[in-house]
Amino acid sequence: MQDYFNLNLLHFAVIMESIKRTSKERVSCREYYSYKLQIREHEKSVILYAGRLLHQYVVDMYVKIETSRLDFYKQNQHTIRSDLYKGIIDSVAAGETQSNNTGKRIILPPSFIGGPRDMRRRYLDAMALCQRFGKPDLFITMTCNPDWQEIKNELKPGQTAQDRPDLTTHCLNDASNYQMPNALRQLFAILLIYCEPTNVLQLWNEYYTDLSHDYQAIKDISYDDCVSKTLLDINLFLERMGRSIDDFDLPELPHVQEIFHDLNDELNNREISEERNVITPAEDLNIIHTLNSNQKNAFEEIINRVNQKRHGIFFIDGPGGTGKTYLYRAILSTLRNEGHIAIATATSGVAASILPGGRTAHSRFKIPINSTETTLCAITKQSGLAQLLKQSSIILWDEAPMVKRTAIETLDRTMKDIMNSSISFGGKVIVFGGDFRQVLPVVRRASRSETISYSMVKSYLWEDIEVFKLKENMRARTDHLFSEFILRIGNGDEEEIEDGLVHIPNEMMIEYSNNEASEHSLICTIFPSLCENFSSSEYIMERLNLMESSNLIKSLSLNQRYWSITAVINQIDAVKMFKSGQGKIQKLTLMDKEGSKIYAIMFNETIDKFHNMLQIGKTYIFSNGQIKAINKDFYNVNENFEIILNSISEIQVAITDDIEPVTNNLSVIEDIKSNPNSPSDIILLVLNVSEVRVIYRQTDKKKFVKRDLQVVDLRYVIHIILYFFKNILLFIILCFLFLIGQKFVLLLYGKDWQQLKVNNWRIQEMIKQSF
Ligand SMILES: Nc1ncnc2c1ncn2[C@@H]1O[C@H](COP(=O)(O)OP(=O)(O)OP(=O)(O)O)[C@@H](O)[C@H]1O
Repeated sequence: MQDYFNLNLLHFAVIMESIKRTSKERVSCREYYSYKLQIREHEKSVILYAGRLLHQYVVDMYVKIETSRLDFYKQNQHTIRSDLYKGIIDSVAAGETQSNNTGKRIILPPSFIGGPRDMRRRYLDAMALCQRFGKPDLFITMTCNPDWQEIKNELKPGQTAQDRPDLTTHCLNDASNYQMPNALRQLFAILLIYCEPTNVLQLWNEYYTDLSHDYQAIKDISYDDCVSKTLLDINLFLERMGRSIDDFDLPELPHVQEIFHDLNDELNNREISEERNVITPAEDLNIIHTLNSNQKNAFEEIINRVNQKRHGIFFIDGPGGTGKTYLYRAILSTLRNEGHIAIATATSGVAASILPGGRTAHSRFKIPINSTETTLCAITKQSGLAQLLKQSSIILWDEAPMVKRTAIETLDRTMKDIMNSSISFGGKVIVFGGDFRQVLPVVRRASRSETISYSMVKSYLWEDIEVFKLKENMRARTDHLFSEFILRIGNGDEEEIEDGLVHIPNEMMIEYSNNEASEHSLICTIFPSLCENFSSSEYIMERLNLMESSNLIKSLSLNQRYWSITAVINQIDAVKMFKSGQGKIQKLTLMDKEGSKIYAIMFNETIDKFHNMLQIGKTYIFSNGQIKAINKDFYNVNENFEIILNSISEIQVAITDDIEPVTNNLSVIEDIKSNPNSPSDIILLVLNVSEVRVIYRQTDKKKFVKRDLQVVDLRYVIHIILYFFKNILLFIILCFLFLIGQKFVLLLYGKDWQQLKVNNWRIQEMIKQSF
């Protein structure tokens, strides 16, 4: 090869006369310099060791190639229909003032890379793509650091990074370091298309671990499934760019859809994987050997029904202590151990927490709080929860008599819908349990007969239910006296000493002598040998139920993490985004049965978790979270704390709903500006009060007295409120009301938000509500 380019250089094949002479027989300028810049294993190129001179050389040769291409189009204007563009010259001649448009115009075809027509074509292509697929998600620019080890490894002896501008593989390393496998798969697809790497398979092998990092973390996934899942994702990205994985030298993707149909269901369904990961306590597996005869009958019938895939609705009926929970544990452990999905629920959170993997029925099945004869659970057929219910073998629902029958019927209708079946509960095996002697459904302001009409025995489902009675009191074996007493109370057999009051047997009571001694005696009875046992979690857990839990807001203490309160939601503020756009916040106002109020604040994921289940006027059990000191300047509650609901928090629908909500729509002025016609209460703090001034209305020259208030609202925004009045007396009253540093509630709605004007009627509201 010659050391310089000239127009008469012939292609090697032409010289060897192996191909026919054509117009393409000569080596083009671009071909010549591409050849010179190529890296060859056994050929030492001076140019490639020239450091910065190499860059100079590349730029010079680029200009040379570009000039020769431009030269070509200059000589061949007649072949590119440049006459079409002559009108442009005329228009320029008519009024063009730009200097760069003077001189002789050479028209460049769109095939001239970098020319205006090429750029315009690319721009239009890009716009068409954006129109079709939306804005691009990813715009990657890379800055290369010559000190990177990956680049140094590729250098030949004596070379520096300047000698090798072609090294770009570092970008994959960058992405893999951030461990974003999905982004990495997308980048991999982009590189395949735009960078055309020479050895795709090698690149795949090198980065496979990073590309499939998330799939490898899935429990029990096989190597083949992991590879296929990764390739499938890459293929998806390639297809979006008009290519396919078959176009590249990558492992084959056999029968992808079939492989992943089942796998996807399991992998992508968080509900199913969570349910499958419930840990069965080892001791529960041995329970079946200790069941008494009643428990055994029920156990065998239920397990058989599941194994035979026949439907059945059961009710385990037994007074307290007859071993209902014991039986559920036996059923759950046996079925889960055999690979079945068993869903454990209970009406109350306490009962649910005793069952392994237990959840409250309302939250598990998304039963609406106001269930009626026609309601359905908030479960869509395509959702993960629907898949879980479809695949489950059995559903357990403890404390069923405590819930309104309409909630159970709602689940029945939903299951029929999900299973596309007219059989009760879609043909699933359902086991209810509980004791009708214990708490019946709470129906607000209902008479005794109305309450009974809501009991599950009055449901259309009851006649299909097979009842198993547990009679032997297993608790009585250890505490005969107590269990007999509880049974008598439940059956209504215990004699009343006064209207609705019974006498607690003396043997079960601690005699009162004086405060100190009796308290000591109570503690010693509940916590015998406390000093030896205080570190035993079992000992403490067994006694926890005996501890008083008031569930009142006033029982909360600063920085307490684990707590529980029963409260009605008085107000749910709108979700507000942070100014940065990153994150959101929502505030609830809660009130307990004593009327104490507290704010509960939720952020981001906590909002997503609870937002849909919360309703104003409903009572919930809120547990766990952060208890923080409140900023009292602005808040309209007497409490000292506010609650931050976080990842450890739980909210359950309370069975009692006897707390009357108090609605008090405290907002900030911004909210009212956006919705001026809906009146709203605002709490404001007076910062400043102006002097009294007399003003005359322009139209009729009527006299008013006026004052300006400088106030600040809950969001620390300062506003000026102007109030004016004809009635001097009321005006004077207001003057006393608005003192600096005083808080007041104002009912506001209106139109003129430049200055908030207060008219007669609003002021009266204000007096009524001020405090
Ligand atoms: N077959 C059994 N063998 C040994 N102990 C048992 C058996 N069945 C139940 N028990 C024990 O009896 C006690 C009461 O049982 P369990 O809590 O299951 O009753 P329950 O009917 O659910 O009561 P409640 O309605 O009050 O919740 C527990 O301590 C349990 O371990």
